Amino acid sequence: MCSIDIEARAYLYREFPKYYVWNPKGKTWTKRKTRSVIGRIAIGIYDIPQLDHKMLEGCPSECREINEELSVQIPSKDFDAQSQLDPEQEQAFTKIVQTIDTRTTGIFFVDGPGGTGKIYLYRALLANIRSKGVVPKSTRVEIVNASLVKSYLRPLMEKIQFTRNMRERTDPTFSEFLLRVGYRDEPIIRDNLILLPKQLTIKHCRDEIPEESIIKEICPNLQENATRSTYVTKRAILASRNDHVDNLNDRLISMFPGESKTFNSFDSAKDDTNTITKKNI
Ligand SMILES: Nc1ncnc2c1ncn2[C@@H]1O[C@H](COP(=O)(O)OP(=O)(O)OP(=O)(O)O)[C@@H](O)[C@H]1O
Repeated sequence: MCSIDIEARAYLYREFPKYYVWNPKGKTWTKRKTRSVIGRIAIGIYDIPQLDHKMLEGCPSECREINEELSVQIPSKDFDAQSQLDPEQEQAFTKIVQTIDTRTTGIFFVDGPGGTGKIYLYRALLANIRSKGVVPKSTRVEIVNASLVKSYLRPLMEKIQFTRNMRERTDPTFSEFLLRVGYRDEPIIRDNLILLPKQLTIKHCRDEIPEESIIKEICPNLQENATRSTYVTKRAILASRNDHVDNLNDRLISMFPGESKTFNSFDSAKDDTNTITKKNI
């Protein structure tokens, strides 16, 4: 591709799918068209098309993104969410839906600390848009990029600020803590670190390895439950660095019962073990 298109030389291997789409029929890469973006905190609307089912017939590979969107099952509670929005969410919802209905262009940046209902709004929007037979076209890469504060689209975005913590109804102490962290009001103890409340921490004995204490707490009785899919899918341990993730993975996998098998991949991704991602931990 680099020999045909000079622009392609500027992109790293991992960035490539963001700018080019693989066409399996012709076995070629073609430039990705600029699409509308519906992301977690950034929502862009550019002339979203009505879904034409004829487009899907006989061209499954070209319509991969549409098929992917259609395969997302919208739970009925997301359709109900629209009637349960709080005033801030409702204002944002109305503004975004109006932009879609009037087929005008807009980019919205929905901002607010953890628990203020951004995802809830996104789900309500997606359910509403899908019920109108509109396919919001966006790739995972676009969604992630749209979430980046440094996006080149940032100056064009209309900012919608959420302030009310929707989690507080069930756990006010935790949600107040999250809001303080979100607004940077939680005191720093040293080196830009905050002190986590005791309830959020996991105790471990001096003679225990910290990772094992975490695994024990998050995955109790792993041996007996390892074959139960709901036990496995309902648990996650997040870590800020890839080397911590690798360490936890190795320990956890070694604790699973049964014989281990190695499947070799035909390609490899460059692992940056020192990067601390900006994603909330
Ligand atoms: N209008 C609402 N009515 C009832 N529950 C709501 C409403 N809005 C949000 N919630 C609930 O509040 C909780 C937090 O909402 P949500 O996950 O959307 O917040 P968020 O801003 O995306 O948080 P985070 O940034 O931490 O992911 C969820 O349990 C959600 O179901």
